[in-house]
Amino acid sequence: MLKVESLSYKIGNRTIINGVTISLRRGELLAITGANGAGKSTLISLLNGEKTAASGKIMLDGKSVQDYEPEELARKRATLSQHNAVNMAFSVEEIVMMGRYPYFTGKAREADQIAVSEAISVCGLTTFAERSYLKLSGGEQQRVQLARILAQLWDQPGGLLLLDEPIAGLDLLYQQQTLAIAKALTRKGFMVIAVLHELNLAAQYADRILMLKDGRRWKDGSPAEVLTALDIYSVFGLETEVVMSTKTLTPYIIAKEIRLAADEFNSMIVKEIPVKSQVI
Ligand SMILES: Nc1ncnc2c1ncn2[C@@H]1O[C@H](COP(=O)(O)OP(=O)(O)OP(=O)(O)O)[C@@H](O)[C@H]1O
Repeated sequence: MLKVESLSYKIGNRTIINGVTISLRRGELLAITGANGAGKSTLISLLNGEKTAASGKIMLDGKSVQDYEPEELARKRATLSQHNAVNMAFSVEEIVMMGRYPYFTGKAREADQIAVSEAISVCGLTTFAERSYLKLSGGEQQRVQLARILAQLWDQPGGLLLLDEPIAGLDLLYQQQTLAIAKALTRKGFMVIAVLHELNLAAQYADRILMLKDGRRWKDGSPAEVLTALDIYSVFGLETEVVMSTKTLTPYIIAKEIRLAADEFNSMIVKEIPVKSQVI
C-alpha cells in the first residue's frame, strides 16, 4: 500500500505541490490529471525520490521510503519518465536488462533473462530485441522504456509503477495496449500511478482519478465523480459535454470546439513587443 500524506514542494518562494495526500491499495490504478504546469511531473518526481519534499510523508507498505535501502526500493518501485536520455548504442535487450540491475552484480541470472524476455514480449518488442535503441522511433523507444520498468518489477507483485505520460507519442493501438498492460498488472496486485492528459483513456482504465490544480488536489475519486463538465471547466478552462456510457458506466468527454473569429484571433496578437536591438 502507498500512503502519501500532505506532500509539499517549493521552488524558491513558489509552492509547486501543496499538501497532496494519496492513498493507493494494491491492485489499483490511479490516474493523475490536470492542466499544463499543475504539478503532475513534480509529484511523480517526489514519489520516485528524484525530488525531496519540503514536508509530508511517503509510506510504502507501512514503511517510510526514507527507511528503505536503495536496492530494496528499486525492487518495489519503478518509474517511466518523460525523458530518458540514452546516448550510447545499446540494444533493446540491453536497455531492458538495465531494469534488472537491482537484482544482480556481474552476470545476469536465469530469472533476469526470463524477466527481460517476457517484458519484451508483453510490450510487443520481440522482433526489436537485437536492434539499436538509438535507431528506434520515439514511440518505439517509449515502449522499450516501459519494458525496462516492467522487467524491473516483473517478479514483484505489489510493486509500485509510476508512469509519467506513458502514452505520449504512442499510436492509437499502443496507447490502449500500454494502459491495458498497466491494468493487467493491477490485476496481478501491482499499484500503478499514471499521469494522463487523455481524460477519456483515464476514464476507461483508471480506478480513480486525482485531478490537480495549481499543485493542489482539486478532486479525487472515481472517473464518474471527478470528470464532470464543471470540474473539467474549473481545472482546464475548457467547455465540454460529458456523456455517460450506459455500457461501461464511465464518462466520455467531448470537448467543445473553440472557434476564433478573425477579430478575436487578431486581438490575441500582442503588438509592439519591444525587440532587443543587437549591438554589434
Ligand atoms: N526547475 C524549475 N524551476 C522553476 N520552476 C519549475 C521548475 N520545474 C518545474 N517548475 C514549475 O513547476 C510547475 C509544475 O511543473 P510540472 O512539470 O510538475 O507540471 P506538469 O503538471 O507536469 O505539466 P505538463 O502537463 O506541462 O507536463 C510549472 O509551473 C513549472 O513551470
